[in-house]
Parts: sequence; C-alpha cells; structure tokens
Amino acid sequence: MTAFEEMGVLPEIGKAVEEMDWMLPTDVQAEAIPLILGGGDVLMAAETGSGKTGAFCLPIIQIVWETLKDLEAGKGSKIIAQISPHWTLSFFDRGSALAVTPDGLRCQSREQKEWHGCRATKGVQGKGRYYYEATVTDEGLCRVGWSTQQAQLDLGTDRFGFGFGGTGKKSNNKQFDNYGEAFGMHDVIGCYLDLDSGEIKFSKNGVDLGKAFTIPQQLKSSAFYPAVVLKNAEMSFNFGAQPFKYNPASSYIAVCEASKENVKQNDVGSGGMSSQSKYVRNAPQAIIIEPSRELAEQTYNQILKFKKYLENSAVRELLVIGGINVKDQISALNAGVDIVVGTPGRMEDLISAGHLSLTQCRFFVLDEADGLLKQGYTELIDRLHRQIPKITSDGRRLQMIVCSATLHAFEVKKMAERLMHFPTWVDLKGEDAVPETVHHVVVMVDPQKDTSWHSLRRHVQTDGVHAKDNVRPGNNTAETLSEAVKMLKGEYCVRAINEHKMDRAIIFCRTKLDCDNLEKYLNQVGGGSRSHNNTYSCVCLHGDRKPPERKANLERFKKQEVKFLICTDVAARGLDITGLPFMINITLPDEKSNYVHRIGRVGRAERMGLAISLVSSVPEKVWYHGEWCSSRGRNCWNTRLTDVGGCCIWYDEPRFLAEIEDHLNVTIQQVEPDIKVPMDEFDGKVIYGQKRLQTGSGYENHVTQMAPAVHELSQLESKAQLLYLKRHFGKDICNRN
Ligand SMILES: Nc1ncnc2c1ncn2[C@@H]1O[C@H](COP(=O)(O)OP(=O)(O)OP(=O)(O)O)[C@@H](O)[C@H]1O
Repeated sequence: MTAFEEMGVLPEIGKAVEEMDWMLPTDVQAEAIPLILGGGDVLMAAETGSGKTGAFCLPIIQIVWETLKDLEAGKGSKIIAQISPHWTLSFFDRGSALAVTPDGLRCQSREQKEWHGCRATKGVQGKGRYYYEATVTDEGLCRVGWSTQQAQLDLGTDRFGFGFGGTGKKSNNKQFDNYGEAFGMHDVIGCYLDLDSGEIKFSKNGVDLGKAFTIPQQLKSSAFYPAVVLKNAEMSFNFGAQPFKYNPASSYIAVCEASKENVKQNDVGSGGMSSQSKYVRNAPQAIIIEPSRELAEQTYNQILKFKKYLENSAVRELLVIGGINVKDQISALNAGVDIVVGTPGRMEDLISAGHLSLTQCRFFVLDEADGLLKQGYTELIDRLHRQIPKITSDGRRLQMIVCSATLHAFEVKKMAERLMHFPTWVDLKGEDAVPETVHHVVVMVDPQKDTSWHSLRRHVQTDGVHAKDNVRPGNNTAETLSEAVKMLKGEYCVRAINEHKMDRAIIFCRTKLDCDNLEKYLNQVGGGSRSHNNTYSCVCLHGDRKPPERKANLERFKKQEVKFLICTDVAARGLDITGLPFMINITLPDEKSNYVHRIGRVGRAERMGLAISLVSSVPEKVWYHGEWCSSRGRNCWNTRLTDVGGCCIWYDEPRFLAEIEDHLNVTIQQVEPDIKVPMDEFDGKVIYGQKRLQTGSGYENHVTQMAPAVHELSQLESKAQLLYLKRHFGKDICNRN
C-alpha cells in the first residue's frame, strides 16, 4: 500500500502518483487530502513548490470518479438510503438544477431562467387533514403546495398540481389567480390538504389565507405529495418531525403523522434517477480557476497524469483558456466533461453563453486565489459562486478550495467569510514564508559607487524613459543615475549568469518592454539568437506575445533548448519547472507577495535554488501606463509623471526591499557587486537545482557541536541532585558520598 493510499487515496491514483516518484505526501498534501475527501471547504496556505496542486487535484479526481461510477451503476448518493424511511424531499423526483440537502429538508435552485421542482418522498391519500410548513430561506421565486405523481415538477402548470407562489398567486393548470398575499424571505407558508372535504388552502406566518382550491372529483382518490418549484431560490421544509413554527388548526395533523394506510411512497427513485434529474453533459463536477494560461495548462497536465490508471479513464477533463479554438471547447463540453480547468475570462464567456453549465458543480477551486483577487476578479468569482448550487445534485454540499503561497491577504479572508462554509485552514508555516530550499540574496546596484557605466561600449537598450533628458556621465542628476541603473542592471545580470555558471534561469523584469530589451541584449552578447553556441540563449514570456508563442517558448525552456526564460509577473505564480536552479530579479516587484512567488520558481520539490535580486540604490524612473494611457503603453512617449497626467513614476526599490523584509520578517542577505554568494552563509555546500546532498545522518557533526553543552548540562544536573540531597538528608549523606 502506498503512503497516499493510507490517506484514503484510491490505489489506481496511488499507482499513478508513485510512478511520478511521489513516494510520500508533502505536508500540505497530508493535511489537505483527507479534509477534501471528507467533504470540507479548505484554505491551503503553503509555501511555493510544496505540492498544493496535487493536494487539491488528487481528492477531486477521486470523488469525481466515484460519483461517475455510482451514476453508471444507477446508484444515487449513499446518504439517501439512510434517510429514506422519513418524510423528506425526494433526491430522485426533482429537476436537474434543484439540489436537496443530505437531510432532505432543504432545497435550492440557482438556475435563473428555468423553474426546477421537487416532490416529497411520501404522499397522502384516502382521507384525513394534513399540514406541513415551508420557509423561504433565500431570495428568489418559489411556489409550494401539493401535487399528484402525474403532475409535472413545475408545480401548478398542469391540472395535477396546486401551488401558491411568492407573488401572491395560486396556480393550477397554468391558471394563475390572485390569492392571499405575496411572500418572501423568512416567511413561513403553511400548506393544508383536507382530503375529507377535498380542499387545499395555505397560511402565511400563521394567518389563514382561506380556501385556494377544490380538488376535482377525478383526483379525489389520488395520492397528494408536498411539492415545490423554485427559480434561483431556496426553501426549507418541516413535515412535522420538528415542532411547527405555527401550529395548524386542531383538525389538521402533521403530514408525517398520517396513518400507514393513508401514506403512499413516491415511486420515482426506487429504480434510479428520474428523467429530469439525469446527468447533464456540459455540467462538470469541478471548476478549477487559475490566474494564467500556463498555470491552467500545467494543472490540466497533472490531472492527466493522476487519472492515468483510473478504469477507462472515465474522468473527462477540459482546458478552457484563451488561445484555444472556442469551437473545439464547445464541442468538447457538449460531448461531456467532468473537470474544467481554465482562466477566468474564457470560463465566464462559455458560462454566460450557456455552453458551460454550473448546475452539477461540487468543487469550486481558486488556485492562487490572492492573485486572482488582485487581478480584479472578485466580482466574477462572486458571480460564478452565486450560480453554483450550494447543495449538489446528489445531496452533497458544494466544496470550495482556495490556495496560494500567499493566502494571508485581507481580500482572501473577506472572500472566505463571504463564500465559504466552515473552512479549515491548512496553514503550516503561518504568514507567507520562503522555503528553506530557496537561498535568496540581493545585490545593490549603485551607479555612484560603480561608475563602470561611464565607459560601457555596449549595453542593454534601456526603456527610453530618459530619451529626452540630458543624461551623461559626470552629470549626477536623478535622471542620469536612473539611466545608469538601467544600463548597469543589464551588466549585473550577465555577471550573475557568468559568476554562477548559470545554464538555466528564469529572469523577471518589470515590464514587457524590459523583457524584450533584455532578450535582445542577451542574444547579442551570446552571439546572436540563431547561433548554436549562444551562451545566453533566451526566450520571452509576457502578455504581448501571442498564446502559441508563449506556449512554444515555455516548452523550449522546459526542454532546455534555451537557457533563459525572461518574463513579467505573468509567470510569477505556480510555474513548475523541474529542478530549476536559478532565478534573477532585474527589478523587485512592487507587490511584496509577488517576491515570494517569483523566488518560489526555484527551490521546488526539495531541490535547492538560488534567487538573486538586483536592487537599485537610487530612484529609477520607469514606465507606468494606467487606464489613462490611451495606447496602454504601445508607442507611448509621455514621460511626464503620473501625477501630472503622464505615464512614468519614480520606482523606489530600497523601499520595496524594506517592505518585503518586513513582510517576511527576515533580513535578506546582501552580496557584493561581484555577485559571489558565500556558501557558508547558508548551510554548507549545495548544488543548485539538485536535492540537498545526503551526507549520512549528519549526526557526527551534530555530536561534536553539542558536546560542550551536554557536558555543562550534566554538571548542572549533578549540582542540582546534590542540593536536593542536602536539603532532605542533611550534611551526612552528602559527606558519605
Ligand atoms: N508528494 C510529492 N512527492 C514528490 N514531489 C512532489 C510531491 N508533490 C508535489 N511534488 C512536486 O513538487 C513540485 C511543486 O508542486 P506544485 O507545483 O504543486 O507546488 P505548489 O505548492 O502549487 O507551488 P506554487 O505555490 O509555486 O504554485 C512539482 O514538481 C510536483 O511534481
């Protein structure tokens, strides 16, 4: 049995995971997998590269697969069998978008355009006077009442159903007439059925609204079932097992107290699901939202690996991102899909056009949740969440899973309060932490001390911010020093590469233009982009590159066809490049959590990594194109500052460095401009990109180090014992010793 199986993971999934060389679950996996398998909402805050993707994908695949197997075998939820002897809403005799809680006493539909209904598991016939209560528990449209088994679930639209709706209308056979008064949130509707006189009536909050219907002669011998129909609404039911909020008139009894000979079982469901609650093809069980295309694709690929040994590979997954033909995605959705992984924009397009349905969704996953919220997707997430039924079609509760290495953001906590139910935090290190496998250092770039920029014959093309300024060596204006920093950073980048003999590194720049300029420069110093011996071969990954190019560039870097990947923060989160040893920050991010994510591209899966950040000691003037910039930066030459209508700001890296240090509660080690990293500063010799060398147990060294302390401790112990003996037995015993 694999370690994963011991946590309850299916053997087929355990086998696939073992094949990936995952022998033991990581800490976050060990905590989160059982919680998700157990049905909980989980907030996962664990450091970069700690295996969060597996922690949510594995249990989701397992539950989705088990549900599919149950459906195939014609089984409903296991919960149903336990509660069927009682009066509840039926799990089977219901519309496809209507969900029922496991106790069968509350139902909900989030479908906005159609009505979805449900009947109770039992009805009454023959004689007697019966009563039950229905309470409105969420805003929306609802109708309650009684119907026979022949009636459609859309109560009141044929002659077999008798309903009372929230707008103050009674309805039977599509005849809607004014009755009583309107009702809404928190109102309790009493539903009366008098089989002796053949009458149906209702009450609102205990007030009798008078006769609503006379039961036609031809239906008198039929069984009548409590029935409800909802449009984006929720109601809870009391058939009499609990005390009623408003007791009925004395001649009426709770419907659940009807004598046996008057009770008729609802026969829909004994043989499986009703035609109305059958599986909907384009309604997946899991929706996983990722902040970037690359990350969505990566998660999708992991799912493919995990499900490899599941029988017939029954679980169908779909990648929903821009850059892929939407028609193909629509036809894949129509063919049937169980797990959808994608970016928010394309996901919402497909949902709002009706191609992707949320009615069967039971897992709503937000990977890199703080990133999604910071990108402005709060409303979209809330909107999608509103559309997902909170109680799933087989009676289970919607599970929401939220994760990131930097989850302790205010907006995440607010969202959790708003959308999640009793979530469990899996938070192994507290506030955002950097993995021990990541060595991170900063190099100050000081153009006043390092004047080598005066005489550079060749340098990286700068972003042009100072094109109209009088910048030249010897003129120590802020603009000149800023331009000097830009030139020096190109040099320091090459120096870092050379010093550490880097043949693989991810390099982060602040803007797309900076990436393009650095790409050109590295290719130039390396001997040209087409040269086979290009020592600085590189590619770019940023938002201005077309999706196929982004994908191809990432692939080339992963396959080690090129040495360097130059990117903006679009690649800061989640990207997993096996054994990546080095990372360079040309400029620090202004968002401190992004520092954690960027440096977390190295030091993953227990391999060591070195992250070097270049930090300018003086302010650097940089582009900042906001919404006010009509071209959003393209060919923009407005070098005035933003506060006077321009598109530039002064970037203060020492301040950002201080903020990052404060946030992480560490002082990041500074190294000299030669970028030599003294190994002893960390923990002995490491080879970046590889797992820490296992030099035995490490105890030999440990014993030598501990020896003086142990000796001192033993002396103290003997002193303490002597003192004790003196106190209790006087001098004699001590002298005898
Ligand atoms: N149990 C395990 N044993 C060995 N390797 C694992 C295990 N779980 C995950 N990994 C590997 O660890 C690496 C990082 O995993 P993953 O990408 O899920 O990290 P993450 O926590 O999501 O990081 P980030 O916060 O950067 O997104 C991957 O290469 C993955 O294959």
